[in-house]
Amino acid sequence: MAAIEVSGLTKEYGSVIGIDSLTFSVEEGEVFGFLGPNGAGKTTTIRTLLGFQSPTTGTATVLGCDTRNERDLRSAKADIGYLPATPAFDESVTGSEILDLHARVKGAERREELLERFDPPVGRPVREYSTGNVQKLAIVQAFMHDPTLVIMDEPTSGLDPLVQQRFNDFIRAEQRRGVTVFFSSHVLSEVRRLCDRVAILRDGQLITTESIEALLHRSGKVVHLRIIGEVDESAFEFDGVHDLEIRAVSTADGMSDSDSEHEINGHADELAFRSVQSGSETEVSFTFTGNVNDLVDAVGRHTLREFDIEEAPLDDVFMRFYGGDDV
Ligand SMILES: Nc1ncnc2c1ncn2[C@@H]1O[C@H](COP(=O)(O)OP(=O)(O)OP(=O)(O)O)[C@@H](O)[C@H]1O
Repeated sequence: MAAIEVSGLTKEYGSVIGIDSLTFSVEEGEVFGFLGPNGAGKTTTIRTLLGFQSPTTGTATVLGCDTRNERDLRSAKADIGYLPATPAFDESVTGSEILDLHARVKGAERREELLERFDPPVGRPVREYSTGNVQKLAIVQAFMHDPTLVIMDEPTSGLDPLVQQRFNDFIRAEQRRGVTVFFSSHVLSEVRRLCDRVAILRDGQLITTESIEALLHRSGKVVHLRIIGEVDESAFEFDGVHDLEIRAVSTADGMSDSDSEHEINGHADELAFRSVQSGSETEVSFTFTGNVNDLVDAVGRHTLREFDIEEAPLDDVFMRFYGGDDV
């Protein structure tokens, strides 16, 4: 049985289509990313999966229960954890009181362990919490009854990088324990670090569902090189290179070309001296989706000052592979 099964799921808000005929499934034990830009329909999907709103058409099951069947869904929720996009706790009570209430409804087997790990200031009223502390409290709440399925809407928003790292380690450990995790994000790098598979959503429609390896292969890497000497454009015209940009830089000590022009006008002698010192360099940048050995070969034929390789930003991924406009 799939942990989540969605078929033709559509939600309309009057004339606005929140999600349009989504079909996908999440297998037990999978960490599944739901990736899309603002307004893509991530929250609409999650709220429909949890029965907070009914679909206009289509069906969804979570842990085998039809989300339209209130009673079944209520019993399934004993095994489901939920982390909303903006946790709305009663601000007048303390974190401890919020967790006590949740414990009475769902249980709290893992409360102490999670408090140790994420450490929200539970003795204080929530109104005094920072955004990150609210998020930490919400994480403890989502996991403390030891759910088998956890659904999270942009779980790391508001967390600082260290806590994000702690959260990522935690999710990996949960996966090893067999927990199924479904989470939305608009950050490709976050999804990449955690997920087995990813669904990409845009304007309410599912663009693709694929393994993270396939997605990364399709989305490519952004490569920046600073090469000593001049570069022949043809050296970087091979399969998998897109948006190639080559720019000569004839400066030293971080001076830009426009700085150089200024120097030419003002201090010609000094510039000549600097040019002799520095020689010419070339900046090359492109997005790469090809065979990594071809890239290594091409780069290896040059003498490098700098070499950076990073993930393509999500909006580039949409532009290049899914025919989107900007996000
Ligand atoms: N209650 C509502 N009434 C009317 N339109 C809505 C409602 N909720 C969502 N929408 C619309 O449905 C579409 C999807 O919104 P949704 O909040 O699900 O996107 P999202 O991917 O979660 O975006 P974000 O990353 O900004 O949270 C948007 O066009 C949004 O304006």
